[in-house]
Amino acid sequence: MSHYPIALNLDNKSILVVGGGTVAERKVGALLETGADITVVSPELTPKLEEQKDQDLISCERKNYQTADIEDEFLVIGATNSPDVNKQIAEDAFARNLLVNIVDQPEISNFNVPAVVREGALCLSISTGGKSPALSGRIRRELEEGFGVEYDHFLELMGDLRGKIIAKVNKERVRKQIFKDLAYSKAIKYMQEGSYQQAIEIINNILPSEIKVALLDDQDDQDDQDDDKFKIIEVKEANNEE
Ligand SMILES: C[C@@]1(CC(=O)O)C2=NC(=C\c3[nH]c(c(CCC(=O)O)c3CC(=O)O)Cc3[nH]c(c(CC(=O)O)c3CCC(=O)O)/C=C3\N/C(=C\2)[C@@H](CCC(=O)O)[C@]3(C)CC(=O)O)/[C@H]1CCC(=O)O
Ligand SMILES: NC(=O)c1ccc[n+]([C@@H]2O[C@H](COP(=O)([O-])OP(=O)(O)OC[C@H]3O[C@@H](n4cnc5c(N)ncnc54)[C@H](O)[C@@H]3O)[C@@H](O)[C@H]2O)c1
Repeated sequence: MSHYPIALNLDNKSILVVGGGTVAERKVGALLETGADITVVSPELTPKLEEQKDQDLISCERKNYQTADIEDEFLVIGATNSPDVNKQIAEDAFARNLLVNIVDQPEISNFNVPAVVREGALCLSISTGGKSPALSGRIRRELEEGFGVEYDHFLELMGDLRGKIIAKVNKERVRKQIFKDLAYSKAIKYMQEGSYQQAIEIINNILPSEIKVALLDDQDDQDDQDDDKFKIIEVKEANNEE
């Protein structure tokens, strides 16, 4: 039996983290990026969790866990240092069909948390099926070296191009080839070397003639909060110009 990896959308979902120690702090840190509504139940909190509570980033209840705390949650993390309390949390969660991660007993959890490499929209997750979290961490660090900001830039462009290519290129077989050619091209390699202009040439050679990409210059970008590197130019075909 192996686990089924998924990427959850937790925006506005109610999440309960039981325990306020170093492991709870790490889980909360990752959850804060998801837009989840996080409540921590614990008699004690680390200084960081305390600070996040003061900034209203999380809600906290300073008390020992009780079964009633779990009602109406979408996902629960049992991160106390008491195996018995953690086991009770798992039982309560299973009785309510909730997603539950117990940090000291993977065998009674219905999901584990992987190590994650994130670069913009790119998300790589690493799991060892609970056999060696330290190895997951090591592999994360190794992968991080190879996936820099150019992946973010490339993916932002691909996301912007995708709908335009689907709209312009009717034949599915041709579209599929364009998407593959872009993904397998040397564009990212040139971007890694800082040669964005060369990357553009490669991309433009693959794109249909009506769609072209150019580098965004400072004037284009003045109010732009995100760091898009490219702009897309839709070229009218010669016979449509008049
Ligand atoms: C990936 C990561 C994500 C995260 O938590 O954010 C994560 N643990 C991380 C770090 C880490 N955890 C531990 C060490 C000390 C070295 C070591 O033990 O290896 C280190 C290393 C460090 O601290 O650097 C101790 C530990 N971990 C677990 C137990 C209980 C047990 O094994 O029974 C014990 C106590 C064992 C004991 O009693 O000694 C259990 C789990 N830890 C998992 C995830 C799940 C399986 C993931 C997988 O399949 O690989 C699973 C099953 C449950 C869960 O938590 O979901 C994060 C890496 C973040 C990063 O670097 O990117
Ligand atoms: N999964 C992982 O990645 C991982 C990593 C390291 C350790 N662990 C295991 O996770 C557990 C927690 O580790 P830690 O370093 O965060 O421990 P910790 O001692 O720093 O924190 C434990 C927290 O649980 C709270 N707590 C205790 N009883 C409680 C109760 N009845 N209700 C609510 N909160 C309660 C405490 O107040 C404290 O805030 C340990 O058992 C450890 O073996 C897991």
